[in-house]
Amino acid sequence: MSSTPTVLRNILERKKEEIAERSRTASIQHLLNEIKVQTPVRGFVASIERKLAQQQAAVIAEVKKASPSKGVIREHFDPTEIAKSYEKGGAACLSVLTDADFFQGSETYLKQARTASTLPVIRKDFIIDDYQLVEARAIGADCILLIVAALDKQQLVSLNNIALELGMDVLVEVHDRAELDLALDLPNKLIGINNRNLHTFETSLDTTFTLLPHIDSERIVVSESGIHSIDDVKIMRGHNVNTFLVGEAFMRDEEPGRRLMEMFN
Ligand SMILES: O=P(O)(O)OC[C@@H](O)[C@@H](O)c1c[nH]c2ccccc12
Repeated sequence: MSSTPTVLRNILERKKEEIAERSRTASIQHLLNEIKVQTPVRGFVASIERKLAQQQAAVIAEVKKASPSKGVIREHFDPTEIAKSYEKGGAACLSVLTDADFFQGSETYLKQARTASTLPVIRKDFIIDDYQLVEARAIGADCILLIVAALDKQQLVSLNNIALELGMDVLVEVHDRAELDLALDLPNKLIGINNRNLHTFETSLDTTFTLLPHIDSERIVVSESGIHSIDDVKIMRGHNVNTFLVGEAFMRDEEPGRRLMEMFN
């Protein structure tokens, strides 16, 4: 990885410090004890597959207060209310940002959202260390995100294995062909194509269309980021992409679940 500063590299530098701070406050042993009393995992991939089997779009609906490129997206931010609205609107799964410094997220939001609904939840964060995986399951996460752009091959394989051993599903996220090739070496079912470049935060739906032909039909492709309109959804479904990760478009609506229903039904 070159060393020119980009948004992603800044986030990862800070993330290392954050993990060091956290592991001084709560030991892995402490987190492992919390896992013992945590409720069982809810099948994240299974919930997506159920929607797809009914010819419906499978929507991973994101609980997102702010982002580095957009600033605060939602002023009135109540994860409990949002999670309930998403479930009512027909979401397959929830995604909760837990990064505090760049996305104003928190572990508490994940716990609140998961308690308020019956849906499986992905911990959306920049995962670079085993510690975060144990922490993810301890707070209730059913799935974790692995961003290929943030990891080398060894880290990717090792974090993936540990997450699976902890019983969680994994969404492997890519943005270009080289990252996709690394992802396809894993046996995972879920491949996320992030339409947003995490170095520059530029977004283009063409990212999905460019990478799609290189992915075998056994996989479930999740188109992530920048999906805002009914037309965006139509174009995606026209390419046989039926699984989506959407944040901002829902978060800007007073009732996020109603917006979900409008866009996807
Ligand atoms: O708000 P949007 O444009 O609908 O995007 C949601 C989600 O895809 C985005 O939050 C995201 C995708 N991958 C990430 C990795 C880290 C942080 C955030 C993300």
